[in-house]
Amino acid sequence: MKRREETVPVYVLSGFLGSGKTTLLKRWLLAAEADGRKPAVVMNELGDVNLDGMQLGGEVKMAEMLGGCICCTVRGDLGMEMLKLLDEHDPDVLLIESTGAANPLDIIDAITDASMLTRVELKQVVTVVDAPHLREQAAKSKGATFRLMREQTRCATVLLLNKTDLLSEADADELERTIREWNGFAPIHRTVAANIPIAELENAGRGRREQNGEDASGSVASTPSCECGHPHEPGRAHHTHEHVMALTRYFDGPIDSESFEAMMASLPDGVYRAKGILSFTDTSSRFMFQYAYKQLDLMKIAPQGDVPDVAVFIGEHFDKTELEERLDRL
Ligand SMILES: Nc1nc2c(ncn2[C@@H]2O[C@H](COP(=O)(O)OP(=O)(O)OP(=O)(O)O)[C@@H](O)[C@H]2O)c(=O)[nH]1
Repeated sequence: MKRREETVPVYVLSGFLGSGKTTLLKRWLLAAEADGRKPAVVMNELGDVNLDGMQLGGEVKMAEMLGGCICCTVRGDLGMEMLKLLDEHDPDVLLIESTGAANPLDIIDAITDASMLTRVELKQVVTVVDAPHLREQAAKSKGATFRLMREQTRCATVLLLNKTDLLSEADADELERTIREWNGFAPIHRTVAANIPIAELENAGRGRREQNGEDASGSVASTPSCECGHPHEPGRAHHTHEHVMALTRYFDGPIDSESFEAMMASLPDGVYRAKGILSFTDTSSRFMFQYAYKQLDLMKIAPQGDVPDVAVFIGEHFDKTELEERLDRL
């Protein structure tokens, strides 16, 4: 589809931990494939295993950046990983899913680096908002998680107000008004399971840019897209999520499902995201579990290849030793 000399459109999927980025990514991949475009993906996980990547299937061309956050510890690698994907796979579209702890501005910075200009063009920063979680954080209006969520919202060129199934219409209206104060221009779409026609995301803001007499193909780099006022000084950039920590735990064999569910129901407050692949003593199937903002989902899966039983816990200021002891008891 693409001529060699054309730049590859890049879309950044941002949003707090567990907000629905991978759910959206899966839809985006299906949409791209349905209209004959070859996608490539950069995935970044705080833990040491790419559990989200396993959900995408083996066909998708993917670069994995594990064990750190794309916007700090592994930031320098992002440009390199993008170039490698472009050279090896010549994709028509590049999707970057950042960790939920990332500040999108740092990622925008890497993508719009001078060395990337002839190769890629940043088209949209899509921020997926966990609506009930942001509502709770906005009510408190303080703390590192609140500030990061607000920053992710401010930097978006298009916003998904996701998980609206867990919110009343009146609460969603109120949240939308709050978000409007932070970001006055990004279209806001209310979604459940990030269900939205992908074209609406890819073309978001086009009408506005055309009205303003700007280039209708519109790249983020050429629009006044971010109000964070983040000074890109060395040493200042990553304070927003230094508090976020991840614990990766491998299991030697099956565990008791009831004890596991009881443990998940009483996780310390500081753990706001967990995911993993487990075997249980009472069934021969393996399960992927997802825990986001106090909600636990278990799905039967049959992972390809040799995938160990593993769980990753992400949060802030939680007692790692205590959690490890609880895991030992399983
Ligand atoms: N109730 C509800 N659950 C949702 C919705 N969208 C996604 N989920 C669930 O939320 C959990 C997290 O979704 P993901 O798509 O993995 O979130 P993520 O943003 O990729 O998570 P990280 O990569 O860990 O930051 C999963 O269990 C999803 O099934 C929604 O609209 N409503």
